Amino acid sequence: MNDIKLALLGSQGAGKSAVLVRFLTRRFIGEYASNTNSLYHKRLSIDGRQLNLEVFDPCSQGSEARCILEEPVDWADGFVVVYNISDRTSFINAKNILRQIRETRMENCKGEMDVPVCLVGNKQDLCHARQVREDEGRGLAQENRCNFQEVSAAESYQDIANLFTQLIRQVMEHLKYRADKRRYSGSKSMAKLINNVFGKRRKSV
Ligand SMILES: Nc1nc2c(ncn2[C@@H]2O[C@H](COP(=O)(O)OP(=O)(O)OP(=O)(O)O)[C@@H](O)[C@H]2O)c(=O)[nH]1
Repeated sequence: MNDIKLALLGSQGAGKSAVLVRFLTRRFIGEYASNTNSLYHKRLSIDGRQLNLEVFDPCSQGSEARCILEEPVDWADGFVVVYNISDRTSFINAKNILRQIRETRMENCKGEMDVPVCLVGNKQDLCHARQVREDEGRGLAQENRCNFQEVSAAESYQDIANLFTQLIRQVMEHLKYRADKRRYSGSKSMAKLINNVFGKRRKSV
């Protein structure tokens, strides 16, 4: 059974909990407690593989709150960064969060493949009050080499299900890549060790 850990990040009121609960339960629930960190668990099957999904939904992150970000950034295998398309400030905050994920990951996992991230523009149903164009969201995602999807947690399940499924597939690939890399460098250093110990003797035989 694979364990997959995701973290949801974004401004207060962007709809993080609504997006997540929509994915987990298919339902839209209007109001959520916003002053607590929540950890959600779900067992699911993707491409015939059983998964233990854990999703961390922390208290909201302001653009200055780097310390709140560090914990999930170290813990998670993948991220969903949510902004509200009718709130430009939340988009600017999402931009900062993407930068912080990149920087923290670069410090911690030098040279590793990018961690899977999906940028989500929520509240698409409020397009009459739109402050962030769809191509701006797409452009930001391209700059950060991550997925992008506009959704409405209030109105639709399918887009949200698709984005989580795609992200989880990428996380599984990423974890496999890391495990293979570790195994390869492990066997390389084992070969080096064996060579150091027996190499000379072997040569003289
Ligand atoms: N119109 C509309 N409202 C939404 C949508 N998603 C969430 N909301 C509303 O936006 C408000 C904030 O949603 P939350 O899911 O609590 O947002 P959050 O990002 O988790 O907020 P914090 O917990 O404060 O960080 C609530 O009143 C939701 O009902 C959406 O897709 N469309």
